[in-house]
Formats: sequence, structure tokens, C-alpha cells
Amino acid sequence: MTVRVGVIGAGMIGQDHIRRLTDVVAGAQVTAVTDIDSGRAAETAVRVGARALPDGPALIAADDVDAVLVTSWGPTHAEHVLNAIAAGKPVLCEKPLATTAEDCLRIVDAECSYGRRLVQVGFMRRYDAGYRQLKGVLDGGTIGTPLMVHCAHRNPTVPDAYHSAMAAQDTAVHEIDVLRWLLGDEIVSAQVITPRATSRRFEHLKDPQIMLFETAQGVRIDLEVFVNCQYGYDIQCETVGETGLARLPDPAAVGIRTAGQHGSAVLQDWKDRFGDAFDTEFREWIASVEAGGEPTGPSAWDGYAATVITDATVRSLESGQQPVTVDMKPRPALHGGPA
Ligand SMILES: NC(=O)c1ccc[n+]([C@@H]2O[C@H](COP(=O)([O-])OP(=O)(O)OC[C@H]3O[C@@H](n4cnc5c(N)ncnc54)[C@H](O)[C@@H]3O)[C@@H](O)[C@H]2O)c1
Ligand SMILES: O[C@H]1[C@H](O)[C@@H](O)[C@H](O)[C@@H](O)[C@H]1O
Repeated sequence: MTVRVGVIGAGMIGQDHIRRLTDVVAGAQVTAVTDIDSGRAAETAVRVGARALPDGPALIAADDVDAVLVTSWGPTHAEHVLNAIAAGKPVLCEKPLATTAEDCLRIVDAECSYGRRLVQVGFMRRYDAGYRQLKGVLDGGTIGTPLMVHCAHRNPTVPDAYHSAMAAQDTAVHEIDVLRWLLGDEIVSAQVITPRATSRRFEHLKDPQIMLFETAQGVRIDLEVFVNCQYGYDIQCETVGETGLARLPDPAAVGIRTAGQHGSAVLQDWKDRFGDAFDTEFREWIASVEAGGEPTGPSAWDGYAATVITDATVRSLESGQQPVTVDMKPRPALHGGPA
């Protein structure tokens, strides 16, 4: 069976995922595209042999759409995801699930009322080969009980439109999701500290930022977010346990020795660093839709948790850099809570 996918939002990442569904992932076909820029939707549809539809509701209702991909702007996600649940169609929503915790909860509640999981959130790091190896080591008990995690998330530069809260909402949100998954633990408090600011930033931006998280089991996480580091796109994650240490592998790169030096190139772009992870994410999502089962990836609950934790992180940044308690609602039975 070919899974027929309708795409809402044909911008930067929407185009990349349309290419992925068309050229990379077997068993999928993009049959419908919509964008508030109707010219962009029409041009994209012609290119991939799909139909351009006027808006999200028309696309979700279409008979030739089995599953929905939401890649529009964050504030519009909740409406499209709620409509997909109402239509009983599986939906993969790029992060964030919604921009407010209240909207995330409405989605969680709608799914619970529907009675089965339909929603997957686009946290692609869970599909990265290195993170999966790291999780295998932690779950296998090789380094004993985890005690501390040291992370860094560095981008070479960011545009003027990137503001200080985005360090949590847009950037650290990837660590927030992947660390909850890696540790099988919940983040219960967040704090931000701002060191000396780099001169290579737009004036309004606090950069770098150090984020400190604590989990329910008492694991301490420190995360450096430095989005104007100049030298490359660099993701580091080192877990210290009772009997050892496990480090996320760097992407494979040719070692070069020349002119009395040795070294290797550092990637410059997150699309290169996580391109394979996105491919795996989409392969596994399409396989789950084809099998008619529930999605196996990050859930609506994970989307809710990420939004609540990023909200607490931003509150710490904006209110004196003190620790802020993460206030999460009880987990429903559909998402592993008590029956
Ligand atoms: N997983 C990741 O690492 C990752 C990376 C980049 C972006 N994203 C997320 O993907 C989403 C899109 O980001 P982008 O960089 O592609 O943005 P973009 O601005 O390039 O594209 C968004 C597109 O959605 C369209 N759009 C907006 N509202 C719409 C609506 N209601 N209906 C139909 N179309 C609508 C816009 O016209 C635009 O073409 C964001 O939520 C972003 O956070 C995730
Ligand atoms: O939207 C991007 C993307 O999510 C990247 O993975 C992250 O490194 C960037 O900081 C962020 O701005």
C-alpha cells in the first residue's frame, strides 16, 4: 500500500520533507499540498504531481489524503492537528506541537477522547544513529545509573529575527526532548544563566546561555546554547554514570593531515547533521501508518512536556535567572499514566 500524504506548509522544512517523501522514503506519495501562499502551494504541487488545495481543512478532509504532515508556522499547528484528530487521520507535526501549553493539552485531550494515538511530533533526534547508540549504552547499564549530563548545542550564526527566548523554544527544545527520552526521566526544574555575551551577535540577543535542568530522579543536566559560535554546527552530549561515561559520537568525517596539521571538517548546518535522522523518522512514521498502528515516535504528551519545560526555561531567563519549577498536569492513561 502507498501512504498518501497531504502537506500543510510548503516552506523551508516542508519542501525538504516533500522531497524526502517523494525521493527517499519508499511507500509514500505526496498527493496534496496547501500553503497560505497559494502560488507556492501550486508550484510545489505541479512539481511533485500532487493537488494544490485551498487550506488545511480542505486538505485534511480530502479522500486521497491518508495522513497529514504539518510544516506550517508554529502558532498554526494546534488548529491543523486538532482537525486531523477530528478526522481520525494520523498526523506528523513539526515541532512545536503548539506554542502554548494550553493548546498542547487540548490536543492531548482530543486524542484521549478519540481513544487512540494519532499524533507524532517532529523531534528527529530520537532517530539519529548516534543518539540511538547512546541510549543503547544507557539502557544496557554499561555506565551504571546516570548522574549528570553535559551538553552543548552550537549554531555558527543566527539571523536578526532570532530572539533570546528562541534559545529555549527553537534550539534547546531538541535537547529537552531527547534527554527526557534518553534518560527515561522527567525534567522537573529549569534555570538559565547568561555568561559574558559574545560580541558577534545582534545586540538584542542573550548569547550564549547556560541552561540547568534537574530531573525527577535527581540527574543534573547542563546545556550550553551558543548560537553564534562561528565555527560550525556542533552538538555534544556526555552522560556521566556511577561507573563510567558515555559520549554522543561526532558525525563521521575524514581525518586530514597536511602542512604539519591534522584535523577534520566541522559540519555547518543542522540539515546535514540530522538529514539521516529525518529520513529514518519519516521511514518509521510511514511504516506505522501503513501498518495501521499507533505512531511509535514522540507523542502529543512529549510535545506538551517540551512546551511546558521550554516555558519554564524562558521564565527563568526573563525573571532573574532563578530556578523555575516545571508544572505539568498528570499524565493520562493513553500516554502511560495511571489507568
Ligand atoms: N525539526 C527541526 O529541526 C525543525 C527545523 C526547522 C523548522 N522546524 C519547524 O517547522 C515549522 C516550519 O518551519 P520553516 O522553517 O519551514 O518555516 P517557513 O516559514 O519556511 O515555512 C512555513 C510555511 O508555512 C506556510 N503557512 C503558514 N501558516 C500556514 C497555514 N495556516 N496553512 C498553510 N500554510 C501555512 C507559510 O506560508 C510558509 O510557506 C516550524 O514550526 C519550525 O519550528 C523544525
Ligand atoms: O530551527 C533550528 C533547528 O531546530 C536546529 O536544529 C537548531 O540547531 C537551531 O538552533 C534552530 O534554530
